[in-house]
Amino acid sequence: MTTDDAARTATDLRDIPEADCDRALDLCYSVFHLAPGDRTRRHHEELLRAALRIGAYDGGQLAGMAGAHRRTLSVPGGQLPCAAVDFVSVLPTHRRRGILGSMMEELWRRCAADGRPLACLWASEPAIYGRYGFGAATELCHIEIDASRPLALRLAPDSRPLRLIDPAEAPAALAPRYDATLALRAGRFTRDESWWRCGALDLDGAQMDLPANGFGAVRVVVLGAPGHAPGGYAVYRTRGAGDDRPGVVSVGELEAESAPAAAALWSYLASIDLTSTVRVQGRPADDPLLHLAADRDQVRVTGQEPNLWLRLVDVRTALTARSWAAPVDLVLDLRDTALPANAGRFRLTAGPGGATWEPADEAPDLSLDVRELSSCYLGGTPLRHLAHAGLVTEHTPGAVRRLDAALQTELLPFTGENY
Ligand SMILES: CC(=O)SCCNC(=O)CCNC(=O)[C@H](O)C(C)(C)COP(=O)(O)OP(=O)(O)OC[C@H]1O[C@@H](n2cnc3c(N)ncnc32)[C@H](O)[C@@H]1OP(=O)(O)O
Repeated sequence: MTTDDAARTATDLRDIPEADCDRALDLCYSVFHLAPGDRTRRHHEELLRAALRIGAYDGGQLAGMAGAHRRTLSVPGGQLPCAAVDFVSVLPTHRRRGILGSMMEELWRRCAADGRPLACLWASEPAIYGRYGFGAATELCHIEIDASRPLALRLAPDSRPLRLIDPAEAPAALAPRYDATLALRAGRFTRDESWWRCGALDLDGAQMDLPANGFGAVRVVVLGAPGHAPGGYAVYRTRGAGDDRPGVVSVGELEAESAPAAAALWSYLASIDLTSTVRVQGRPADDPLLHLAADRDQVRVTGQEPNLWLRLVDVRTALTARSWAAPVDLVLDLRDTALPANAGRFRLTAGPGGATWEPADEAPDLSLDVRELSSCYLGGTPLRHLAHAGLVTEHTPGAVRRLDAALQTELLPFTGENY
């Protein structure tokens, strides 16, 4: 055995028991260079206790860890259980010995045991996860509205009243509207009360612990009279103007049942006194606001980036569970070095009635890696873009176009949340 091999086998993978969750968070905070306050720590502790936890132990020392939240992801035409990978940390003294690689192998076993055909993550460094079969599957864009003047829109806003509600009541009030988006956009997570409380609404104030925040408490505005299902809502915080900075409205989430409902909410956010900028960190790249705006200089996309990275862990289950926009019948030669059960030649027969994925002997129409299939799975990454980049090989002319047409969704997938 070489010295390298010895180092690689020095750690032992096992469950992180509840009693080690404190240690695990210390490891995480040390590698991410964080010093969070008590509220954030309590929030992370709650998340970690509920997560699937893989520890890499070097003797008694916790040298590495990975967690995965047990979540459900919307996919075209349905929902699937997904392992949402988080807390990935390896001590600086143990890095580059293959610990992350071995934790990922363990993760695939846990996904199979837990019935999770998908895994996903938000990448701190995008260069790391492609090697494990993750592909960027949803994008988000940052939007900034110049609110120093009334927001000019091309249609009349919904005229129903807007009202601020107590954020503590928001999970029950907003859930039906949010849940309705799951069928419209792939890439979104179902939420229980705890995800609403800690994530979207930050009711315990954990995100307020973050340094240099300066924003006030979370506010929730809904469209529509009390006693009626909201036609839309926005979750936001405000920060007053300082000597050298404008007053800002920072929007966490906005959902609306129609374009006029969205217009009413955006107009409201852009009209809050003593603020002159509306910032949104995460909107779908096909956000109707970009078309509604009468003046695109007033509503600017200030950035666009990959959001959710997805990995098809069980390709057959994933492909046969989603809906398909057009009929397709192709043989795919799929590479998957980490999960050989997925690899090989398969015939994909899919259409509006469903899909099958069966081993095939025929010559392939397309060759690709599971990373590329994972990227395209939710309908957000056109396969033809990956083919143009030389990452998908087309053996039969037209095969890329046919698979692209079948994968397409009406709206782009969107995730937004990042926890
Ligand atoms: C979903 C999330 O939680 S994202 C957060 C990821 N965590 C962090 O960034 C925290 C700080 N960093 C760390 O804790 C560690 O360095 C980790 C987790 C990124 C990597 O752990 P290691 O045990 O060192 O990784 P390991 O030795 O298994 O390397 C796996 C492969 O990834 C590569 N790799 C590791 N880190 C990086 C990086 N930052 N950028 C590019 N490649 C990387 C290695 O070179 C190796 O490549 P190879 O298979 O071609 O040889």
